[in-house]
Amino acid sequence: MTRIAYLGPAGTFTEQATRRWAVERGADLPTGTGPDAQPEPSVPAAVEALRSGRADAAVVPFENSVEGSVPATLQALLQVGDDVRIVGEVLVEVQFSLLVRPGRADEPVRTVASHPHAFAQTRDWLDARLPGARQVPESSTAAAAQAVAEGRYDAAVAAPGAAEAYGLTAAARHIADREGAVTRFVVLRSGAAAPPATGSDRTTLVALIWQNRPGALLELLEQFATRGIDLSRLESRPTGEGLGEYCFWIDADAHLSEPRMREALIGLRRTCRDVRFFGSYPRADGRASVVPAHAGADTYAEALRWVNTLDRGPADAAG
Ligand SMILES: O=C(O)C(=O)Cc1ccccc1
Repeated sequence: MTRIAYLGPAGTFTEQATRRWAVERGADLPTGTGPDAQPEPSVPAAVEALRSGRADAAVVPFENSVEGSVPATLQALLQVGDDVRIVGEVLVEVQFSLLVRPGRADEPVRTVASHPHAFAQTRDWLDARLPGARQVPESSTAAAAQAVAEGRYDAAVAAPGAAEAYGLTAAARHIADREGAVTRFVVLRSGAAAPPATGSDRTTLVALIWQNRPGALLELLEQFATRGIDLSRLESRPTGEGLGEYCFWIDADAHLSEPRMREALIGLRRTCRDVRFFGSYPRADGRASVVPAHAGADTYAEALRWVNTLDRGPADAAG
């Protein structure tokens, strides 16, 4: 049985992602009776469950199409050892309801709890409809729903399904400021080799450039540009070492097994202060990677064959 740790408790969007992953990629998991989803109280706790061997995989929220990356996840990934890798991703379209205890749909709401990403995606609705309510951040939307059921807050912004899990009722549905927001979740494993290339792959990296070196960021980007690799995400985040110290999170649309990606990694390793490789894995949207003619594996192989002939004299090369 595959034990999958996820940001819980039951009823989070991460649980939806976990179940989707298990159903869609069931064949990739070791044989057994099915995934055993283990709710964890936080992202670091889910990563720790994986690291300590209590779980075989962990699913955590990574970024959202409206609010951007999930800082707790980036932080947890930076702190964990090199053996933890991203092996897959799942996209979930998130929808929010305002959940209250049964019979209280028309009562005034003084406190509303949720995950910070959920507040960010319902800000306009909350400002318009609950202007006086105090917003309390919780570790997840389902933790907020659970706290409402326990009487600690008046309302929670959570997934519609959390109502059932905690015996709550929806005072309002579809309260997101933008319909169709998508959250990307990543699946982590420990000590796993990268899944094979599919032609629709992503590689996630963190690069630390040398500070005060003019052109260092351009040099980083050139490693990808000259090798025909499209970047789908580039984000600078503080390293925590001091003001002005940043690292760059990169999603590159290529797989570690491709020569263009290997060469880009070699280039980064040569020119950056540090590089962390977080994994190559299939894209959830299945969009085919763009490979310009000059960057294909055949072109690299032909160029390598050619350069190897140059050591020999012209007569040798002819013969
Ligand atoms: O709190 C949850 O339910 C999560 O899974 C994290 C989250 C919060 C808001 C939007 C997407 C994911």
